Amino acid sequence: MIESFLAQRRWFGGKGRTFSVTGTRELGRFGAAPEVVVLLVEVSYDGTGDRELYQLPLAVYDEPQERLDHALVGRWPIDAVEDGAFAYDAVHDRAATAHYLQAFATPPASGIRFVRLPGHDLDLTAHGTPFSGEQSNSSVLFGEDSVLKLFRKVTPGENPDITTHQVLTEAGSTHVAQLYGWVEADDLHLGMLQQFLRTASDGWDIALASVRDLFAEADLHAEEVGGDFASEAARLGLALAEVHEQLRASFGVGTVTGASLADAMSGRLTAAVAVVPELGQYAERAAARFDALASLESVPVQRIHGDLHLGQTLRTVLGWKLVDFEGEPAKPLAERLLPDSPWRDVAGMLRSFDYAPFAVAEAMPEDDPDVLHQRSVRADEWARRNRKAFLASYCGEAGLSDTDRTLLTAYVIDKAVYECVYEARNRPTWLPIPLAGVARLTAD
Ligand SMILES: Nc1ncnc2c1ncn2[C@@H]1O[C@H](COP(=O)(O)OP(=O)(O)O)[C@@H](O)[C@H]1O
Ligand SMILES: O=P(O)(O)O[C@H]1O[C@H](CO)[C@@H](O[C@H]2O[C@H](CO)[C@@H](O)[C@H](O)[C@H]2O)[C@H](O)[C@H]1O
Repeated sequence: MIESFLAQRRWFGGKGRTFSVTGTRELGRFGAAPEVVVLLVEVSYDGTGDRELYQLPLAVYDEPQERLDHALVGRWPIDAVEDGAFAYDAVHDRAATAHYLQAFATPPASGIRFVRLPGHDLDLTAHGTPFSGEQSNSSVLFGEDSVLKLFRKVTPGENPDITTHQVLTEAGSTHVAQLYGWVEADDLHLGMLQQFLRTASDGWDIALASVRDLFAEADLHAEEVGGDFASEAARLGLALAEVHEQLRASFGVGTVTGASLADAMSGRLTAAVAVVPELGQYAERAAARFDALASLESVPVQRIHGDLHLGQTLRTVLGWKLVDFEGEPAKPLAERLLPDSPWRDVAGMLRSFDYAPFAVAEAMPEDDPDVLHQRSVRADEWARRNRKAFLASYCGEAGLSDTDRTLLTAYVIDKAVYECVYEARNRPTWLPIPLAGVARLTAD
């Protein structure tokens, strides 16, 4: 029963693999009519020994609720066959999400703890609406006041999305949505409540619109077109520099050897070649870039975003905000919590500027070789211009030292290699984007 429900959810990471539910545990319950029951579900992947934990908040009703048919998980208790109550995914039920909001104001006596930070009067009258965009977790918007993100795949221990937002909120950062509180049970972080950014537009969407404007004006250069993105790219660079500075001040700085970073990158490259054999032709030249990194004795590391790209940035009337500090979802939590070089985040953004023109071109099929040539020149120009604006602004007056350049080059290659595997598995028609990136980055 739960298996078929999971298999159809966008947020379930085990789609396409053979799995079964090997355990369920009730973490706590609160509210009435419906009662919200928070279930922890253990998923095991056949023949691999891999196991994952998923959070399933349920709205439990005595009678079937037709309006929630699409969110039916099954009968409750879960092993009741015919005479049990009815359990629905709580995220989709306005009455259940109202219990969540109320619980932040009046914490219930329950295994589920609701922690609230001072400084914001919650609008307790706001209705909960499930977020309809693409995401790996499940968010509920409470009017124009707050957003509750419930984590789906959970791991015991600290969730960096909460702890990083907490530190940045307390430091007064203007580049994140303020953290209002979080939900936890045992040693699990289950969700977080944040400021709703009412005037936000997705950075990826704005970048695509800018490229479309450029392609529509074949004779003009990027800087001559109305939708030029370079000043936004520069503001993003400054925002990231400020966030990194605040994270350094709050979490501190450590050091690691360049050799340890280079080893990890080489290992990831070897694993990636096994998935994307076309990468093999660039392996030797990529290794030379990693060797340069290995020669650095000491590399500063700190808390970073960990998975930064244009889709993790929001432009509001008050400037750029960064969202989703959870790190790369595929990495184990322990790895995501390790301090890393801030150049990883810079590299993620630089790669995103390469992606945008290709994504637009892919959505505008064209046979005329002249138009195609013109577009490819413009695409290159757009990416180059925005990479340059972002980087110049991130580095500020200090500019880019030789050591910075060595680090950045290695991190950008590492990210493009990661993207090759990501695209091969998720969007094979987009594989040429990161492959072209690896080719360019490793060219002499
Ligand atoms: N505080 C916020 N206010 C408004 N929209 C937000 C906020 N935080 C995130 N979003 C939107 O929700 C999307 C998903 O959020 P994100 O934190 O990336 O979720 P996930 O971890 O599930 O991928 C973002 O791409 C952004 O468009
Ligand atoms: O946002 P997620 O944490 O789920 O990140 C994963 O998916 C991203 C795609 O949605 C992927 O990003 C890649 O594609 C983006 C365009 O869709 C592009 O802007 C990024 O630069 C590129 O890396 C990300 O790598 C992956 O981890």
